[in-house]
Amino acid sequence: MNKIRAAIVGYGNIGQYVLDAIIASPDFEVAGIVRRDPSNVPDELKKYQVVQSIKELKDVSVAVLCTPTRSVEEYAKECLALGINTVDSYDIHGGIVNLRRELDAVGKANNTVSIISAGWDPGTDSMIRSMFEFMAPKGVTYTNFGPGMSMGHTVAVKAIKGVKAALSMTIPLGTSIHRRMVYIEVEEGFNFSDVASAIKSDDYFAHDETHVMQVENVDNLKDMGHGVNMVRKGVSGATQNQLLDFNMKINNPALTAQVLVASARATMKQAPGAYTMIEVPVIDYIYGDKEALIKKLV
Ligand SMILES: NC(=O)C1=CN([C@@H]2O[C@H](COP(=O)(O)OP(=O)(O)OC[C@H]3O[C@@H](n4cnc5c(N)ncnc54)[C@H](OP(=O)(O)O)[C@@H]3O)[C@@H](O)[C@H]2O)C=CC1
Ligand SMILES: N[C@@H](CCCC(=O)C(=O)O)C(=O)O
Repeated sequence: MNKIRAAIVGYGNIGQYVLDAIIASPDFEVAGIVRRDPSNVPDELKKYQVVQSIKELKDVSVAVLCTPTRSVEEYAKECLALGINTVDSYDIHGGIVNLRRELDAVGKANNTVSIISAGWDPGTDSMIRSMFEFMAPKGVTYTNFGPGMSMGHTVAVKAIKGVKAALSMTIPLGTSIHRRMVYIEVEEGFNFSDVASAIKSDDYFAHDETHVMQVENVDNLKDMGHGVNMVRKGVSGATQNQLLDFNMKINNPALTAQVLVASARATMKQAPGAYTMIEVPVIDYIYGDKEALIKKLV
């Protein structure tokens, strides 16, 4: 069997768990790791090629983008233009349609495939919300996160000037409303209240109740557990009060990484262009023989 050669682009939280997920997948092999500083090679990467540019790696089938969401578009366009498929977990919900459009054009021009926003939310939650929608077409779905650490919000805080370390916790208030509890270490020479205002005005936070707290040591607070409860109360046909409920409690980067690798597999089976997870046949994410999977799962 020819293995799918995957490159990991960005070796932060998600990148590290993507390495585990690739190693655990029988149909994948590691093509290499792309880092801003390729001399930063922890022990577990010593047996792989660690490079600064994906151009230095040979025969890459798919790049698993584990960079900050705000850098996804740039990295994805570079890879797609080089003939390399991409997956990412871009999580700015309001930007997804535009990112899909942008990458679709580059993918089609270069015969490559991109699956975007492939984490758990957006990602697998989006697939479940979609199923809820056709199971009970009339009604309301509430998505309630956490409590838990949002990687996307934490990354957005870390990018703000004056922030030395950060943790953004998502607290569910019910009916899809959340409070953001942000813990930061402040760089010397920066004023806490200026930094806190910059965080609150970032688009990741501007629409929610947000509290920023200065702490001595963010690492002492960090727990990468998270979760979601999604409920839909709706109508099937003419029948009301259909109650659909989905729950999970997870290690955030481990689940995100596993979904990225499953999506990387699915890129190998699509026509050129960009897709969100809900547009791809579910079976394409799963390793194994198609008929055996149908026998087992249907
Ligand atoms: N859709 C979903 O369900 C989910 C989405 N996510 C998304 O995953 C993204 C990554 O999260 P996480 O792994 O925790 O983030 P980290 O900050 O831990 O890792 C990001 C890595 O990207 C690389 N990188 C490349 N460009 C930059 C840059 N300009 N600034 C900083 N780092 C850069 C770095 O790796 P190196 O040093 O090797 O270059 C860095 O370690 C989040 O932004 C979030 O949006 C996360 C969880 C769920
Ligand atoms: N995109 C999230 C995963 C979904 C949870 C979430 O959106 C939140 O905690 O606000 C993340 O980056 O961790």
